[in-house]
Amino acid sequence: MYQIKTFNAIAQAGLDHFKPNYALNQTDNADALLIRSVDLHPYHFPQALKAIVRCGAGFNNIPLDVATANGTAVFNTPGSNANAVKELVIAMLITASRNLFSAAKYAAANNGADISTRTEREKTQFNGTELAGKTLAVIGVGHVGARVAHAAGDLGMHVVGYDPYLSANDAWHIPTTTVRAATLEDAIAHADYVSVHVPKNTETTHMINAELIAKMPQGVVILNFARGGIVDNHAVCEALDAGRVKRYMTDFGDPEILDRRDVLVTPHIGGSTEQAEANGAVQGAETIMNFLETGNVVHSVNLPTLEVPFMSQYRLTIMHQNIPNMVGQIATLLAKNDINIESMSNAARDNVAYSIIDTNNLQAQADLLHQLRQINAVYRVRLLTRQAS
Ligand SMILES: NC(=O)c1ccc[n+]([C@@H]2O[C@H](COP(=O)([O-])OP(=O)(O)OC[C@H]3O[C@@H](n4cnc5c(N)ncnc54)[C@H](O)[C@@H]3O)[C@@H](O)[C@H]2O)c1
Ligand SMILES: O=C(O)[C@H](O)COP(=O)(O)O
Repeated sequence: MYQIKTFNAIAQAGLDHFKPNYALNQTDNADALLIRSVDLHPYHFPQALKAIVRCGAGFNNIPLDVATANGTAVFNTPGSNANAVKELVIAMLITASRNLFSAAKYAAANNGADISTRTEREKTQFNGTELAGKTLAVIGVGHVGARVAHAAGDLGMHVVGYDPYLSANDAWHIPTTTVRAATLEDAIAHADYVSVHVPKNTETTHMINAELIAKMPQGVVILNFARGGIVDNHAVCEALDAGRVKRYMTDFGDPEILDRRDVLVTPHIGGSTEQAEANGAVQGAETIMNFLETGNVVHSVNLPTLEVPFMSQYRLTIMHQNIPNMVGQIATLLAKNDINIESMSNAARDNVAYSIIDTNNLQAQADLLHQLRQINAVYRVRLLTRQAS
């Protein structure tokens, strides 16, 4: 029986997706965690913990170095909530351009007897602009950014994209009409709207700062539905006060931006739709079962992708540091134990590597596993037995 522990509201569709040999929330000493935005930095990683799956995109709530040192693979569910975020971003573009928030507040407060006369006299204060013909800079053109680029293009906007790390696969999903900017400065230079869709990390923290805002056109609208801290709130407030920025729309509230007429804050609801939550939870359950049962690694954020058909009777998976002679030491040890390797695959990502070794003869298992674990720089060794299909 595999033990799974969940944090946050995980959609029932995902919980129901687990096979009968998976037990949910019966122990803290779980094989895998299924989570959303819970902050795992203070979390004690039990030795038994082999995998963490973040249902959703952002994984800045997980200390990857601690997970790796514990031999824990971390995954996310790319794209599972991208459509939900796209729809919210488009809603916010329109809300900003048509002054919807202040207009609705006005209408709610305007309850006198002469309501229609006053409305017709005063409504000009809510005159807006149309999005068609305006320029949107999309910073980060991954799962969310590409969808935003498509939808904005469909609304008649000119879209400029900036993403120096775009994967070849993701590049297929960007509309051909999106203009590729070589630098962040080029992307925002003529933008009426700037929308960020990058992960939060040391490079992207405060990537929208006072210096960059000063290079944006007067009256720009900034949207941040990626993470708090990617936009420097103090810089935005100063630019709003100076009239350089017209509005700031964000999913991430902080005291300094609340209660401003020119800022609209939503409570981190970008991925909070019925469909996105179900997508993420089902994809998350699939990811856990695939990794625990086959050792194959797909959509990990701390391990290299490695997928090998599980054809032999046994499989050893070894997570280790990416340093010379690891594969050599492992193969030598297997040979010394008289084990014939049917197939051996290895892949590396930054300073972490992962090996999958398939064999049909595995005698003296306990002793062999002990010896493999004694190799310096090995994080985790697992022995899997192929299950009848
Ligand atoms: N508000 C929400 O509820 C919500 C929901 C989903 C995602 N998000 C956030 O949005 C982010 C993007 O989500 P996604 O699904 O599109 O992820 P993604 O990984 O598919 O796309 C992120 C893109 O950003 C690019 N990138 C990374 N660093 C960059 C940099 N310095 N400059 C420009 N581009 C850079 C990457 O190459 C990638 O293409 C997530 O990391 C998460 O933080 C928020
Ligand atoms: O990164 C994400 O996927 C979003 O921020 C959604 O977070 P949530 O699952 O906590 O709503």
